[in-house]
Amino acid sequence: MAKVELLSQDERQALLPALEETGWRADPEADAIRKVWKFRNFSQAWGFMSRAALIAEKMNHHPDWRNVFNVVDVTLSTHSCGGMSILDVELARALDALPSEAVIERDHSQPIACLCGQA
Ligand SMILES: C[C@H](O)[C@H](O)[C@H]1CNC2=NC(N)=NC(=O)C2=N1
Repeated sequence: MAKVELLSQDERQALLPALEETGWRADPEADAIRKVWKFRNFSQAWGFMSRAALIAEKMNHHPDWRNVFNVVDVTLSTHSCGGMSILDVELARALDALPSEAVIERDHSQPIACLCGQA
């Protein structure tokens, strides 16, 4: 497979605003995008992760993610090029297309632990 390349500045400007609309944000620590879904319970969160895992495996592109009870915190980047590539955009779009009743957390300034207290 051809080496995947980092997104150029032009590509970022063209592709990232639509993802921001759906709740993705740049990860300040890394050249990556991050989105946090909050579900009603663990079962819904795990259901989402199960469907996401099947998609990721099919795409051979896998999320860096963390689950705490009803919260799924996803970061996407491409290891082989050390940052954000078109594969991350494609996986982000695929995750956005999954049916989900989650609340999307749009303020990522604080690290996510558990949002249990904020029903
Ligand atoms: C060998 C295999 O194709 C690679 O390791 C794939 C698998 N999944 C991956 N997932 C992500 N997020 N980034 C990668 O660079 C990547 N590479």
